[in-house]
Amino acid sequence: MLENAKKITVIGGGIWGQTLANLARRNHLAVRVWSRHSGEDLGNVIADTEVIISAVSIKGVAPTIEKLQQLQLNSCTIIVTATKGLDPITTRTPFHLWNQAFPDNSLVVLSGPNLAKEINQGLPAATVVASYAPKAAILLQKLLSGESFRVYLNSDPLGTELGGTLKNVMAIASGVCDGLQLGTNAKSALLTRALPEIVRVGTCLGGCQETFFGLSGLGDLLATCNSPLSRNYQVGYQLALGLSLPEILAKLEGTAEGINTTEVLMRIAQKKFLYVPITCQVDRLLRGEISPQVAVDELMRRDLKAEFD
Ligand SMILES: NC(=O)c1ccc[n+]([C@@H]2O[C@H](COP(=O)([O-])OP(=O)(O)OC[C@H]3O[C@@H](n4cnc5c(N)ncnc54)[C@H](O)[C@@H]3O)[C@@H](O)[C@H]2O)c1
Ligand SMILES: O=P(O)(O)OC[C@H](O)CO
Repeated sequence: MLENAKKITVIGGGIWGQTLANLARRNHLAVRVWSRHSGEDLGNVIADTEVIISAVSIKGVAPTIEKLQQLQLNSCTIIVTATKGLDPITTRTPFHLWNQAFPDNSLVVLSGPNLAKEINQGLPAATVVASYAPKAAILLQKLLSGESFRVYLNSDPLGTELGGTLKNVMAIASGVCDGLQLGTNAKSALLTRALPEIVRVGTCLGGCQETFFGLSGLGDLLATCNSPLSRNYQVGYQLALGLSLPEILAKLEGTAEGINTTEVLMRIAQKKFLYVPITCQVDRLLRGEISPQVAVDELMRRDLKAEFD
């Protein structure tokens, strides 16, 4: 089956793009990785490609789409988006941007608790491929599944994408919590309250509630908020140690999408009147308006309320 399988191009030569390419190679698939720095002509690279996996950071999504639009992509080519971010111009998710640009192509979202470094070590992990085109998702499931990488299907691409995107804001908060050594009770309270905040936003933006309790929602929240491998967690942790954001970013390996996501999410929340107390404190912290300790104090001092309302 896999011998006849599709030729794959991964766009984005960062750690996630390389990791996804390695997963496909483990299944003996023909994979090419293209990045804006590779010097190759993208038209030549995708000439016989049947699956394109986009693993660029959010700021690369619009330019990548623009580049591909100039190449007259075959409508049979399956597009997979693995980016976890919100477009700063439109506030839309990558799924929307890809869908708007290539409405005739099958589009699949790939998202889950997937710290690239662990996957590269061959440690067991699971992910989700979600699409309105079930055949495309099933194909991706087959192409990427392996002994140490288990791929689940889902029919809610927006919810799958939003879970992975929104948890990055919470990972910054979680890093702050650990950096300030606030303890296990505080961490549990933070993560448990983070989930309804994610669900509130995610369902308002079109995701199904159930999806946020799955691998791409709760699963990714737990992975990212508990791992020093997460760049978003690292940002929060180092802010709590007293470093400034520019100092942190100067040494950070790769992209911490939660920084941009926080800013975009605040705009969405204000427009749609969404209650996002944790995001609000992360936003003020990232803007340098408050210290990590003040962010904690403000969360604790809010009006008392019912747990579920
Ligand atoms: N690293 C992980 O463990 C992991 C896991 C799952 C999902 N993701 C998501 O995948 C995406 C990429 O993550 P990463 O860790 O590989 O990040 P990275 O910073 O290592 O790589 C980002 C990639 O995007 C490309 N890019 C950035 N701006 C661009 C532009 N203007 N035009 C074209 N390309 C551009 C860069 O060249 C690079 O190839 C992020 O959205 C991230 O949240 C990462
Ligand atoms: O390093 P981060 O914070 O971008 O997290 C990576 C993945 O999103 C974890 O699933």
